[in-house]
Amino acid sequence: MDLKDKVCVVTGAAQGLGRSFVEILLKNGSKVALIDVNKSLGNELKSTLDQEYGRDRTEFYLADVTSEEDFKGVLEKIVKTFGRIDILCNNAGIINEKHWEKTIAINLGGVVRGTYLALEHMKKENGGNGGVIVNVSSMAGLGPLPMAPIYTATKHGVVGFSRAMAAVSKLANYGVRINILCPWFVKTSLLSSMSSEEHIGSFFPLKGIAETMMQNRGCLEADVVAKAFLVLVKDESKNGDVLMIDPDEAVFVSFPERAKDFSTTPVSLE
Ligand SMILES: NC(=O)c1ccc[n+]([C@@H]2O[C@H](COP(=O)([O-])OP(=O)(O)OC[C@H]3O[C@@H](n4cnc5c(N)ncnc54)[C@H](O)[C@@H]3O)[C@@H](O)[C@H]2O)c1
Ligand SMILES: CCCCC/C=C\C=C\[C@H](O)C/C=C\C/C=C\CCCC(=O)O
Repeated sequence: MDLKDKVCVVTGAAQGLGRSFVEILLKNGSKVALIDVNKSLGNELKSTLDQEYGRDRTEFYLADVTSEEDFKGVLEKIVKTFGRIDILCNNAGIINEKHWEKTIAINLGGVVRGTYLALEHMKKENGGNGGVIVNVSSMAGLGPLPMAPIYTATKHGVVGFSRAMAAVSKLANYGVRINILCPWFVKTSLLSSMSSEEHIGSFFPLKGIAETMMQNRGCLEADVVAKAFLVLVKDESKNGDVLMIDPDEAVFVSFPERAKDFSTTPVSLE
């Protein structure tokens, strides 16, 4: 997929991984609509990007991915301004085990909402041009992060939802590929947010587990994850694919075609 002049939307774009995705898309010639709840960081980033890439290449939109009204409204504004949507990255996410309903609403609800709303603009049967959606999960979408069961649940949810939607898109000929990114720990503000007791809830004593995991295996830089993101965007053979990135390598995860084909152990029900 050639990214020149493509219209991209990134949620949680004001910092961290979202910012890296915005920058790699701009470097490849795309226009990018940045969505975030953090107004000051969003405006600050927009000014920085204006200087490097020119004012017409980006727009910042203040919106909360948990609000149907906000999200629907900004996608309509984006289509009015840029003419269409070719690429969406549902990246906005938090880790907050104490306020777990909020974590589910942003990490899973925001991904579901973004995917459904953007498909209305992107799918070919509605006059869209097709394109690609990348949903940001985590390695916690594939295995448990012990001190964060809710975060783990949301990220597993993102994997399951996105794989199912990729199958729907293929069967219904939407012309939209839907892929999933599963990074290991990345150096962003998300990691420091977990240090606050407010975010950890009753799992505070287990905080050391994540620190040990990072001491043992390291921590990714956001620009490395952005390169993996670009693979999922550009490779037109990828739909419903899960790309896992850890400090040693980036690998596509193989799932059996059917649940019945998982490696299994028979159980006697006698
Ligand atoms: N940092 C890691 O170790 C890591 C690893 C794997 C996956 N991830 C995932 O990557 C994504 C980005 O995380 P990050 O590490 O860059 O975090 P970050 O905290 O640096 O950035 C997240 C951004 O999302 C925005 N945001 C939060 N709630 C929002 C909402 N309701 N609506 C709109 N925007 C909202 C924040 O304002 C912030 O700018 C998340 O989904 C996270 O779960 C992070
Ligand atoms: C100092 C506190 C750090 C708290 C970490 C906070 C958030 C991190 C979120 C990342 O998405 C986690 C990424 C990778 C680790 C997740 C699961 C491990 C799976 C282990 C395995 O099965 O190999």
